[in-house]
Amino acid sequence: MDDSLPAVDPDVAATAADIAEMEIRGAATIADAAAEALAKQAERSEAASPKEFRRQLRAAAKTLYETRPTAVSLPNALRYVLRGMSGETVSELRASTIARAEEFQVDLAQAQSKLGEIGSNRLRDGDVVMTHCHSTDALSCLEAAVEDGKEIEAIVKETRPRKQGHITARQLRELGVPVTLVVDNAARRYLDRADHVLVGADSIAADGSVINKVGTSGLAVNARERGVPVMVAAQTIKLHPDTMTGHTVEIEMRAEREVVSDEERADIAGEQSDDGLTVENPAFDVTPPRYVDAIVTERGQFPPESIVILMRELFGETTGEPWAP
Ligand SMILES: O=P(O)(O)OC[C@H]1O[C@H](OP(=O)(O)O)[C@H](O)[C@@H]1O
Repeated sequence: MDDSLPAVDPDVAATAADIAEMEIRGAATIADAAAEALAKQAERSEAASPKEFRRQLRAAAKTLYETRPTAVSLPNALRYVLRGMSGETVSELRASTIARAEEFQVDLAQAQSKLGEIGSNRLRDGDVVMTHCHSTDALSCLEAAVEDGKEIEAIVKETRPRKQGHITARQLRELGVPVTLVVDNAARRYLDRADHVLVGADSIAADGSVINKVGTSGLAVNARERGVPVMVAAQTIKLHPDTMTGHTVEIEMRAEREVVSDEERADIAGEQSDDGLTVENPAFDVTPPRYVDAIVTERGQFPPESIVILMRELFGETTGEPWAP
């Protein structure tokens, strides 16, 4: 990767900023926006040569890649689109990149609805489902169950610090699902009423570990203790190919202001200097495979320990940065 990459299209820069600020969020939505941004870069390119065009697309991919580190759907999307960039002229390169990005977006939407149908088969009429954070893959399972005529109830965890459970609660109410919204600390008590825990994923590692919004692992351990099955809804774009070769998944640390305001921080510090006060805000955690009952993908449902077989089939030995040849 050379250091002197060209400037990116303003829309690509805006998409990258929105992903970093979580205006665009959720692993699948991020992947969709990244593919769209690459298509835009291709469409607007005024490159004088194929070499220059490729450099512009690499720059756009790098800008998008550097926004958030944990959801592998982002590099997987970039890699997929860049690998479809082919041709001898700028106009051929442009057309192939745009077509590939569109194909990616169509496949992504289809995969989510297929996954939803498969996941909904695990849900029975009258079931109560506990959710954590907001996942479009998890919602797809609930939507399919409702469309099948099943009466589903939801216990929705608030999901501090950003309260993304509120988005889930709103969307479930739009589907007509009765919702009980609880603070995260109440989850164990309400597991007694739940038939399933249903969460999404930002990345799935080769050993079947699930990397998802912080709080997932504690919920899964409690669910196991209470005998409530844990179902993870994750399209195959969430499979992290680098983990097949021993790489670990970076956990994003976000700003402390998401946890405490400046005022609250000053209040805690009181008369003391605040040198000794540390606020940490990891966005994700890792749930070991033994606490997960099923990973539901558009290719079927898998016990977590066998997900590596699907990962190898879909990604081969792919590793490294998305723009690597
Ligand atoms: O792809 P879908 O299922 O929509 O979301 C998957 C996961 O992405 C989200 O991360 P964030 O809100 O971007 O930090 C949540 O952790 C959610 O479970």
